[in-house]
Amino acid sequence: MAADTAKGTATQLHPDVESVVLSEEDIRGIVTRMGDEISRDYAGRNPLVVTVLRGAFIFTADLLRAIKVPCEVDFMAVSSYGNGVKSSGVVRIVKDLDTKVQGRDVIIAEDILDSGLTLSYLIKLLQARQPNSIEVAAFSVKDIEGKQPAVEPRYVGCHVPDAFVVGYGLDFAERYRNLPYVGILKPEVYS
Ligand SMILES: O=P(O)(O)OC[C@H]1O[C@H](OP(=O)(O)OP(=O)(O)O)[C@H](O)[C@@H]1O
Ligand SMILES: Nc1nc2[nH]cnc2c(=O)[nH]1
Repeated sequence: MAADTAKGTATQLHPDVESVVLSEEDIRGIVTRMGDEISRDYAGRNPLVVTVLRGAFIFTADLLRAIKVPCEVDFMAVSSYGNGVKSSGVVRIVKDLDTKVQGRDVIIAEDILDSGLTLSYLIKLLQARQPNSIEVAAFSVKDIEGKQPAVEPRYVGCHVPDAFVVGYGLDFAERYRNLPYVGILKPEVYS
């Protein structure tokens, strides 16, 4: 089965993937729109895009190319999920930023907002460094029935179902980040 049959760009589906949630074409449209929104809002402000490694590295690479105003990028690595599919409840800084945040217009680029634990933690941490502003650009937000996310991103790429998704930077046990689409794994992969 192909993950993206539009415009003849068929990608062979990984054998561990049960279904595709976002095709490559969906992703291109989402990121282009987010880049346009950010370019409009940040004209003349040179925002610092803070990438949350590792998951957001692919999204950030695409988003930066979709932002048409001057901007900078820096990287932070935090970990909340270890190697599993459930938040451990503990967010660990694995790598801090090299860039000074004070007085900057910060945009945190995240691949997925699920419990919001990672972002809430990061926003508090960066707020303490006295930026001029902090906004969040979340490529995807998980729709969880009866649950409001702890953080409201200024820029939302799309909503994904309440299932563990992989691809486009998102992993399961460090695998599948390289899938060019977002999908759901077959249940047997977890056993
Ligand atoms: O909203 P939350 O419930 O906090 O979940 C979102 C975070 O979980 C994943 O990171 P993970 O800790 O798995 O690390 P990774 O980015 O290195 O894959 C994902 O990349 C987000 O950063
Ligand atoms: N890979 C992956 N990481 C997550 N972190 C929080 N939710 C998810 C998810 O659905 N997939």
